[in-house]
Amino acid sequence: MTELLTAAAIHKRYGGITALSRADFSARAGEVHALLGENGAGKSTFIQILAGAVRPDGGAVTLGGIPYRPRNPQEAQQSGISPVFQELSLVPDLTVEENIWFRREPLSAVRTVRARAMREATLALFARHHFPAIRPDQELRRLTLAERQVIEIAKALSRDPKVLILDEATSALGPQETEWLLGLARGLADAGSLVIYISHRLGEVRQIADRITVFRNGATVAAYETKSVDDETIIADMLGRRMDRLYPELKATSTGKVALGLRDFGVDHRLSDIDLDLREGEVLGVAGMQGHGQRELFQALFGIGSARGRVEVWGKPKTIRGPRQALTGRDGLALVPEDRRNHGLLLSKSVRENLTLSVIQRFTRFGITDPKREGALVDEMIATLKIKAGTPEQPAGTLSGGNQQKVIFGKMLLTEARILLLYDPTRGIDVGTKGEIFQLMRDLAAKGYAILFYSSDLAELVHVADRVAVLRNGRLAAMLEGEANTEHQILRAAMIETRAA
Ligand SMILES: Nc1ncnc2c1ncn2[C@@H]1O[C@H](COP(=O)(O)OP(=O)(O)OP(=O)(O)O)[C@@H](O)[C@H]1O
Repeated sequence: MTELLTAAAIHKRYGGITALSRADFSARAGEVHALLGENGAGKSTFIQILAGAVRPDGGAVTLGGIPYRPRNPQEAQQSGISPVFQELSLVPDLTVEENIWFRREPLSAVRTVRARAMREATLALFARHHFPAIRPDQELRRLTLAERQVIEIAKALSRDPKVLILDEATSALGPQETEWLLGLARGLADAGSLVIYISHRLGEVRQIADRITVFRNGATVAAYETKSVDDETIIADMLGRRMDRLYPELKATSTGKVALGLRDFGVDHRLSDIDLDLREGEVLGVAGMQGHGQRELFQALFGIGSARGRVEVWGKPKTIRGPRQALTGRDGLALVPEDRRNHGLLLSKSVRENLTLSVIQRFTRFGITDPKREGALVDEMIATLKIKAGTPEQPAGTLSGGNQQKVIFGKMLLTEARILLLYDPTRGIDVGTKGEIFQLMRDLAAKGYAILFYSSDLAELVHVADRVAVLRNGRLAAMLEGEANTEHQILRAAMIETRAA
């Protein structure tokens, strides 16, 4: 097979930061080609160049054997390259179908004719690729993050691309949608397209990719056939070192004392009758299919949305009417939220400001901030989490996706809260840092923190949590512990109605 897309010696700098120093890449039609690398390795920059969103400083790209230099995203799309980016670009006020066909609406002077043509095209697209059920006339703002991700994929597919680029596209999806997307990518490749697949989940890459290219610090360090290489080698190429293990040793450190008690807890019709104890020193996992109440649980505990029932924090009733109240004092709760773009970070503010924004009073006396103390804590956090930023003053919006997620994690650690609500905290984070975050979670538990931990990756729940609460239809379907805490049992409890004998 001949190469469809090649790139040689691509480089790109942003001021003093080198995003790509020497990226080489070569991929064929009819394959799924994974692009792997640590957070900040340059993957997104590379695909933004392919997508016409960023101009390289040097190097050469060819598509179908001829030089390819898109000047803007429209030119890239006309050449058959369609990206699905990590951070979504859809318009919240428009409907699903208006988003998919944005600026490409069917031509007709008659509004009803246009609307009918658009509806038919949307339904045909959904049917052809077996899309999950989403109504074309829904306003986008009413959709969950996972559904919005699915619509972003629909938009890319609506152009019948020769090259489909999926950048962390499964990170916001639940297990069922992930399976669907993997199947879809395979189908497109089998039908002759090239699918470039970026993911921090090696399991998915193994399942789907024919070949793998690895970037490290902006340069290509390896390229191989998936079946000829083992995980350890891939990880060592990504990190530049061997990694002993991903998951920490699971030692129970619970003191039995209840840190967070929920009684008859619920949120409108989406979450009901939740009775749950999160203990000091434990990591309590939460699992569930998309839309079964886990988001509502985390948001309500952080004071977003209206909850009913009783909440007890360290033995005392607590009313949480808003994030400020949730966070306050040593009996506070801190959250790593799902949607980092909208709720986690101020993108134009620096890494330092984001880290310390909600805890600035800790370095402030009589209205004056002590920059030395602030700087020391910020430097320590950047080092602990290995946040890849040029300086602490770099705007958060210019960090790579995974590094933005680390800033959110650091921001939470700097609060004094000892109850941590972690909603998919490793989303978009590379395998090396993931291992460190899991270890950090266990260390925090050993120090007496209480951690509620949702992950869309079931293996993480099995390996990092002491117990796993499984939600189904907004209710607690099972509490799995010890031998019973397996991926199979979690899926079973999340999907299948268990009847009393
Ligand atoms: N607009 C920008 N201004 C300054 N630096 C930038 C900008 N865009 C990207 N960078 C830097 O370029 C480097 C590569 O980032 P990139 O987003 O390509 O990494 P990535 O491999 O996609 O990482 P991740 O896995 O975290 O998504 C990072 O150090 C990032 O901070």
